[in-house]
Amino acid sequence: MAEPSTHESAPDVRVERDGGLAIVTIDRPKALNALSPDVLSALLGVVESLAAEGSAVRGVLVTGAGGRAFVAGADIRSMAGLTPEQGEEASRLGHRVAAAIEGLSAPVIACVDGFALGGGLELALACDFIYATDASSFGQPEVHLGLIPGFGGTVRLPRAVGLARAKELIYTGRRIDTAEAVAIGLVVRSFPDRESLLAGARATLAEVDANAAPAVALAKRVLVDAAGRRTESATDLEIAAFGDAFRTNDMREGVAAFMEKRDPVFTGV
Ligand SMILES: CCCCCCCCCCCCC[C@H](O)CC(=O)SCCNC(=O)CCNC(=O)[C@H](O)C(C)(C)COP(=O)(O)OP(=O)(O)OC[C@H]1O[C@@H](n2cnc3c(N)ncnc32)[C@H](O)[C@@H]1OP(=O)(O)O
Repeated sequence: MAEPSTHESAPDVRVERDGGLAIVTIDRPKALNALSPDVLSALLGVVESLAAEGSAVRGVLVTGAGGRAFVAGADIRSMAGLTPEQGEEASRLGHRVAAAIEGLSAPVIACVDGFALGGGLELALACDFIYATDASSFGQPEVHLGLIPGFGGTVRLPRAVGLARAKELIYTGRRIDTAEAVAIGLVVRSFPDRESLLAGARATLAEVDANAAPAVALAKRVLVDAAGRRTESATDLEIAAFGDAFRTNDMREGVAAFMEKRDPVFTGV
């Protein structure tokens, strides 16, 4: 197979092309690939340009650089000073990225190597399915910051693992390892290391690519739209609630505590 061509798509988001395969890498390792506004906007631009290529794109891998994280969440520093209205706007931006990924006709595999937390897990959930290295971990820790998932987690996590397990993960904010993630259906396949992870994902996309692309595209459309039958109303609920979290003192305290590297002291308001 020809060497993939690499071209810088935008700061912090790289796209490598290998024929019909696109490998999208979030490349902000110093912040564990946290989703800043620039990263999200760049990611949206990348996905929209892949969508514009139509059937020329036969498969997409999404991964994170640095070997420690897929994406460790939305950028907490970027959220610290947001008003509730700006919080809702940020959530809408995140939902636009997720919708653009789900709107691609080609299959998209999230290749997780390290932390997939908060908006990072939500980004992976917007992909068609998740492959991960054995040493990865997953969670929706937003409640530790006085927040809730705001990038589709309250909608897509229950679909992936069931409502009860989604409630447990979102209410506790706890992290689970790859073995548990595979056991509950969050992760489809696990691999010993990054190299085998990416090779395995490429092999799956090649297997899919051997099938009729229009049929795969139609199957994806139905699977996404049927699952998301009530997506619009569900995500509107989440967006409003995400904005409400920004109205709480606990959210300000949770974010400040993280940045000051101390335990938060929540007051319940
Ligand atoms: C229009 C304005 C938009 C602005 C918002 C951005 C877009 C919004 C997207 C839509 C809404 C998103 C909704 C989402 O559901 C909300 C969230 O995702 S909230 C965040 C959830 N994630 C977390 O809470 C994880 C936070 N990180 C950690 O707990 C730990 O870092 C770790 C992952 C357990 C690893 O711990 P360690 O190994 O000890 O490593 P460090 O903690 O030292 O981290 C190294 C380095 O990375 C920085 N960092 C890590 N995570 C984040 C982060 N999420 N945001 C910003 N920075 C992060 C960390 O601060 C360290 O940097 P340093 O302090 O050394 O400079």
